[in-house]
Amino acid sequence: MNATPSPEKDLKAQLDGATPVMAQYLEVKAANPGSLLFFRMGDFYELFFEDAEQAAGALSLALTKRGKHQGEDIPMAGVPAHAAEAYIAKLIRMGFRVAICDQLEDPSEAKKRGYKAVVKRGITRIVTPGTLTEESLLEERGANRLVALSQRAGVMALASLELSTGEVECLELTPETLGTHLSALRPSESLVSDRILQDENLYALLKYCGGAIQPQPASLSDPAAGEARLKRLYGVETLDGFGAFSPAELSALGMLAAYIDLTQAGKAPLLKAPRKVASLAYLAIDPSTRLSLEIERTQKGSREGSLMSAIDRTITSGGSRLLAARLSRPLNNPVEINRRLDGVQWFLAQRTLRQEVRGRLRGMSDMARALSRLGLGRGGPRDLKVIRDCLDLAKDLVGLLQPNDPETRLDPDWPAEIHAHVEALTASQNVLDLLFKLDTALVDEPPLSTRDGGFIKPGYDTNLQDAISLRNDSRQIILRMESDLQQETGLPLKIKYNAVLGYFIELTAKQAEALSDTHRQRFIHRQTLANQMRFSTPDLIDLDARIARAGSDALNLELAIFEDLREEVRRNAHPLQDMFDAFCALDVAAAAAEWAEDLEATRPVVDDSLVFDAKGARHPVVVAALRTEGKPFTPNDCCLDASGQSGPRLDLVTGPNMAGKSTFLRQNALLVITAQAGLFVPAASFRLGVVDRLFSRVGAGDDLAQGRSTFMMEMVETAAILTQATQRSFVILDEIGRGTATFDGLAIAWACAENLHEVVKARALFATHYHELAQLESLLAHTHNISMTAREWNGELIFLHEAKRGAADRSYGVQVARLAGMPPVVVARAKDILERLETDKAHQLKLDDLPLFATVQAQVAVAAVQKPAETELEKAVKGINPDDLSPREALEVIYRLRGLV
Ligand SMILES: Nc1ncnc2c1ncn2[C@@H]1O[C@H](COP(=O)(O)OP(=O)(O)OP(=O)(O)O)[C@@H](O)[C@H]1O
Repeated sequence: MNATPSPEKDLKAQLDGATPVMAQYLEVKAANPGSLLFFRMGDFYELFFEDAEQAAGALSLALTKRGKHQGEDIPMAGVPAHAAEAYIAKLIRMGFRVAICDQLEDPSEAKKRGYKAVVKRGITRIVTPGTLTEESLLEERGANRLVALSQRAGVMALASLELSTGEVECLELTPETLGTHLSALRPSESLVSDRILQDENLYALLKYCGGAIQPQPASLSDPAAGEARLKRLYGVETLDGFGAFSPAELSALGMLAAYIDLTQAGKAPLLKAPRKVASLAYLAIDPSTRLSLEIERTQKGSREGSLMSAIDRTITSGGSRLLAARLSRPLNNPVEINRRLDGVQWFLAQRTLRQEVRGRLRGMSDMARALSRLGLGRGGPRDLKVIRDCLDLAKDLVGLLQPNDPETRLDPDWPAEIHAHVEALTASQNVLDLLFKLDTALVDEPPLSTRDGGFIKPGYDTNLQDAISLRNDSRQIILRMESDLQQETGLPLKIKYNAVLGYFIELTAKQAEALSDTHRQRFIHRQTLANQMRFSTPDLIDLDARIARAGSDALNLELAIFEDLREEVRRNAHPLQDMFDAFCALDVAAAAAEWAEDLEATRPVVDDSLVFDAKGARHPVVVAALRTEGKPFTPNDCCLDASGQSGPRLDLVTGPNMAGKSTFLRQNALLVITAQAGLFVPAASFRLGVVDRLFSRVGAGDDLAQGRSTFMMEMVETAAILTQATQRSFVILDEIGRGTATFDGLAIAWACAENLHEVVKARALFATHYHELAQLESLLAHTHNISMTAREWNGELIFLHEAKRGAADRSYGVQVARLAGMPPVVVARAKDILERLETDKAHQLKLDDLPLFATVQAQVAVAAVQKPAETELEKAVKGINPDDLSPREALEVIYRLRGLV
């Protein structure tokens, strides 16, 4: 195979005998390992050696050869530069990284340095999954995040950056909570120091929800160097203005900064100040719970059928991204949740205004992404138009939302949330100046790229006006010259243009023969083709030069004006980003109100209690699915109280197969997410004492760590719930213990239910087919039996889907098997066996054998055998990696440990 000479090999040896261009290629390639190198040559991006072979395979390109290197053919594949974006998108989706090496000067410049001089080339960007900015490469309604994970002195930190919108945040966490945060951010790419990747569990987790993993050398995670890089990235002398960051956070943020520097080839993107997030500010949802509740995606990975798709009525792509972010990371502070709810309620009450706002938002483009492209020097005139249109829209919305009467501005009904958004949309004088400039400078419908000009109104600048007039006049002159020459020669010659010859006179071979001697002397021969001959004249050469100058003068002037406008946009980046956030938040509030109206959803009462009291609640996704089939959904109540005062702490849910147990469990968990995301809920009423962690063990889970059986996974997840849940948590457990022998399963289910009730004390729903568990109601103080009802009528099983107080008597499994189309002979046989089992006492579970009355003792025993919780000191010591520490950090660690004793 013609492998690219590896960077490890001596570059000098590789360069031996290489042509100048190939030497340039090899140097760039050696400096950028790990990426496919797109090497610009004229109108194409070419790939060589192994890169060519890989790209040809991945993109179905023709694999050709270009000369020889050290005696062997050089494989080559190429894509036209104008179509490169589509090919790059495909490669990124396949998991490649692409380094773009562009020509940094015009070939004519190189020629001036000598016949053999090579055009200067350099990396202008490395395209990676987490650093995309182009519309065509980004998912419109999905976020695209890059994260960095670091561990310093026993503290772990996760930093995240969204280049296309400028969001940056970081937080400290523990290895146990990493999954919760990582799965909420769903990064496209993760930068992780080599050393952390050696931890198998962390590696498995990152592989599962970290996107493309980019191992980073330990040298890049040094906090002091990270701080210096951050200062450079933000162009500040000190980070104090952003807040105080721990060494672990600086290390993670510093890794992001280094990667941005590398991939953007030194260009500084427009980033918001890094936001320090408190790890406990959000409802914690671990990856398996997230997956089983199908919040942003279904278990199969599609958006359709998820909670997000059922709720999303947003108009703009930014609004949709914000809603997804809120559903992925619901809050747990009642004050903040209620603030969001105020906004929704306000819009719900103002139907006409809401429709008007939504109508206005319909025309809005993605300003954040346009801004980010302009910031990186990648944007075009159309991105400026997006900014202009959004500024116009902001003015419009402020007028619409602001109460007309200045007095009512203090109207208490105008929620703080809406007020803050209107403030952000109200342009400062600088922003108004920018809008004025964009309005006067930019044509109404500018092209995507600056390449051909035509995006600045000629009247904006007198020099531009002059150059354009000359260019346009010259075209007239060409036409005049053509007709003069036609008359003079009596031949229907044409004056044409191409990039190589410029303007030229074209005649057919026959016409050329008919030229008079005088004309033959005046016409300068330029080219002979099969049927045509091309000439020039001194006048035409002169005119050609003038036109070319006027054209390039006009283009250069337009480019200078574009740069000026771009710079002005850059200067106003922060208010523009705030404006964009306000657009998105308004879109979400109005869309949430729209959804609330559609679904007759109500405002949840969110407080600090330990209550969960839902009346007439519905499952938003199942409702939508049934609605398409024209079927109704049966609303249900669920009342729990972890304190045991106003309701049970634990509901044991029994009922036949297909009766709606899982739906009931999930619907209540989704109520928690929806309410804490600051949205109305599909229920007649709902009171919720905020939940700190949500746990769901429903159905077969995905094996994150691989190699574990379904039952093992179930046990691992259940163990995590029992050890991590607190009294403020909300737990749903579905059919724990079903994957093993009946007695083992029942015993495990029994013990788990007891532990949940007696030790964890969280609000919990526990669905089971072990009807024996119903006995627990009489043994545990705060447990109720709930059953999903069904009736047998004329031999038919009818599901009522009603959650009623009391235990179910039977499972109707055989009837359900019949409904599922099981062969009649098997159903009949199953019925027969069931009857025998039910009458055969020997096979029946003897309840007396179970330690029904040993519940309390059992709990004491459980508590005794439970491993004592790890102390803070133990946790801190375990997290220290001595190799990571500088002497100064080691001293800080000693002080910190001393403080924990
Ligand atoms: N409240 C409801 N109103 C109307 N239809 C419902 C309701 N709840 C569930 N269903 C319908 O019943 C079907 C089965 O529900 P679900 O899967 O929750 O039952 P289950 O009791 O968990 O079954 P199994 O024990 O077999 O797992 C759902 O797909 C849905 O179409």
